[in-house]
Amino acid sequence: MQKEMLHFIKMHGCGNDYIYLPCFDQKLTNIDKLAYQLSDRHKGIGGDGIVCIEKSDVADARMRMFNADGSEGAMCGNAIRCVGKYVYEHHICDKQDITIETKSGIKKLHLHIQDQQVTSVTVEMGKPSFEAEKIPVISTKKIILDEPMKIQNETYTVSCVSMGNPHAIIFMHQDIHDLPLKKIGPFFEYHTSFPNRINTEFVQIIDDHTICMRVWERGSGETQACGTGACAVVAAAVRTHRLEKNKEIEVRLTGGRLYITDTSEGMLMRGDCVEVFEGKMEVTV
Ligand SMILES: N[C@@H](CCC[C@H](N)C(=O)O)C(=O)O
Repeated sequence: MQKEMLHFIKMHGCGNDYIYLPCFDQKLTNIDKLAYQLSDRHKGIGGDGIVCIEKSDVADARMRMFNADGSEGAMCGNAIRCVGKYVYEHHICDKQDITIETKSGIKKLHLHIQDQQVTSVTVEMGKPSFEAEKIPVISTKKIILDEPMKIQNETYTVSCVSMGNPHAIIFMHQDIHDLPLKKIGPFFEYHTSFPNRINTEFVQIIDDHTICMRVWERGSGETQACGTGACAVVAAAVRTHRLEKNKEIEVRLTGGRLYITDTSEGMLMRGDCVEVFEGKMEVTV
């Protein structure tokens, strides 16, 4: 075992906070263990997970994201905006329109810049997939939209969407702020219908351009926001005729607001990206 100094930057998008590790000059091993260790809010730096920013052969940069439990996610909507901010502000590229390689493909970003600082980013998040097999969800149905599902002792009406990662969505009439997410979130995450586990969004439609949601993330628990989750929710709401296509929807999350549009080219997401602090930490590798 060896000790090493790790350079990190703490950033968040709508309160979904990750520890960003620039991997251009530092090489990392055992990233899953590192994610678990650094994300600990008492004994580590604290965060919903870690994000490695790397060199890419096919885009301006590459990102890899790991949840707080060390599992790797294919895509992260809130993290990709912060990666865009890092890449621009650290002069890795000086364009306003950039590309980032992810495990779920190359995404296009448009950076909104004020006084040389990236304050928000619009991301082309790609098309949602409703195919149960691809999400994956074990079901006799090919598509799961407003289907009853027994989770523990309750029957929920569930819709399932992939935004490169899996989402289960529950549209509710009751106030979502009262939900005991710590208790029910894990029942969804580890339900046998979801062989790769699942991110779960509990949603209330406020009006034709505003919704409110809370999220239980696979591998991280309740987070203050989820970008892929917000896109999945709007995609499911449009598909079930709760909301209209091509209309920007304000998604109110615990930690902020995202603006999502379901277009025929795919989902568009706009939201903030904030640097909190940077530092060095000694880790055992
Ligand atoms: N917070 C993210 C999603 C992170 C990954 C997720 N927990 C998974 O395992 O799929 C977002 O903003 O999209």
